[in-house]
Amino acid sequence: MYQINTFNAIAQEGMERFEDDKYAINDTDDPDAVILRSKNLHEMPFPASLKAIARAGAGTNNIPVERATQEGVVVFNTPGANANAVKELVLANLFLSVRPILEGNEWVQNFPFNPGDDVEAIAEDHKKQFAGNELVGKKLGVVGLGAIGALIANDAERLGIEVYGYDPYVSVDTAWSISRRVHRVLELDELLKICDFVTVHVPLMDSTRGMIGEHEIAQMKATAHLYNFARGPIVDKDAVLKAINDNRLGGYITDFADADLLHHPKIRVLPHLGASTEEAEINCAKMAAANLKRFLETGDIVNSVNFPSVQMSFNSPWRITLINKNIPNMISTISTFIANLDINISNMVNRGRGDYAYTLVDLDELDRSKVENLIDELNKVDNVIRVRAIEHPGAFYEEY
Ligand SMILES: NC(=O)c1ccc[n+]([C@@H]2O[C@H](COP(=O)([O-])OP(=O)(O)OC[C@H]3O[C@@H](n4cnc5c(N)ncnc54)[C@H](O)[C@@H]3O)[C@@H](O)[C@H]2O)c1
Ligand SMILES: O=C(O)CC[C@@H](O)C(=O)O
Repeated sequence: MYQINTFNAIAQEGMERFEDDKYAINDTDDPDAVILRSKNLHEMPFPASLKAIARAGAGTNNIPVERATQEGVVVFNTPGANANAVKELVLANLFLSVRPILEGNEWVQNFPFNPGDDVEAIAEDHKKQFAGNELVGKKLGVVGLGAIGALIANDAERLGIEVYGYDPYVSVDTAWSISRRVHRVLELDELLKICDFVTVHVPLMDSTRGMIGEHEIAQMKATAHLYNFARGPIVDKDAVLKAINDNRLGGYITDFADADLLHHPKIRVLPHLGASTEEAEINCAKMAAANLKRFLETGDIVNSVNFPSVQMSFNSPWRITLINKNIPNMISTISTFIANLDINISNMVNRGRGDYAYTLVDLDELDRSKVENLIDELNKVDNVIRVRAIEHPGAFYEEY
């Protein structure tokens, strides 16, 4: 039985992929894996049993990824699974930025009409104060052209907005998906200077913390609006407040609540709603559950942020998985241990990522005690961090 613990509300459509006869949910303090959304794990020690953490979402800054790597815990995320939800929320805010839609509704709802008033005529008389502008022809800068940024760039361009994109590390796949009518800029300042709206879609990392600060805001038009649906600390809030109060920035729209940003007429704050659609929650939960199940049941790694992508068809009675330091001679050390126990290797794959590597070894061996002995031996090898044996779920015993 695999033990899975959850944090936050994970959509049932994902959780139901864990079959009752193979998985126990929230039944132990020593889980094999954890599935979560925004719960902060930085201060949480990992139990020795923990093999994997699946983030039902894109960002993994709530997870101590480096510590997880050192302890041999594979961290997964769900690339692109909530990108459309964030895109739609950003587009909705673009419309709200150019037209006082919410303000118009607020005014009508709260106007002190008297019984018998011609409500329609009074509303018509006052409507000029809620006239707005159109998005067509405005300039939008998209910082970070990943799953979300690329969708926003393409859809904004289709709405008639002039779009400028900045991403020095854009992936080849994403680059292919971006309309050639989206202008690519090579320097962030170039985009900041000309755009009416700037929206940021980069992960929170040391290199992006505060990447939109005093200098960047000083490049922007005094009427421009800055959008942050990525992570609060990517934008320097003190620089934003100062610029807005000095009339050097037109507005700030953020998905990350912060006491210092509340009740300001030029700042809109949302309670982290970017991925809060039924569709995105289901997509993320299904992908996170699929990543975990595949890893626990076959050792394959797909969509990990800290270990390489490794898949191998599972055609032997036993498979062992190893996480080890990425140093010379590890493969020959592992193979020698296996050969010394008179076990034959039927297939093997090894991939490195940075300082760590992941290895799958399929064994032509039916004897459980020999495999268990091998695991004990491999666990003693220097620079091997975690070893696991997975028995093939099929009918190898009968077939052999
Ligand atoms: N508000 C929400 O609810 C919500 C939902 C989903 C994602 N997010 C946040 O948005 C971030 C982006 O999500 P995504 O799915 O598009 O991720 P992604 O990994 O597909 O895209 C991130 C992009 O940022 C680029 N990038 C990295 N550093 C950069 C830099 N210094 N300058 C410019 N570009 C840079 C990368 O090359 C990549 O193309 C996530 O990491 C997460 O923090 C928020
Ligand atoms: O789970 C959520 O609601 C937010 C997820 C979002 O921040 C992400 O990084 O994907």
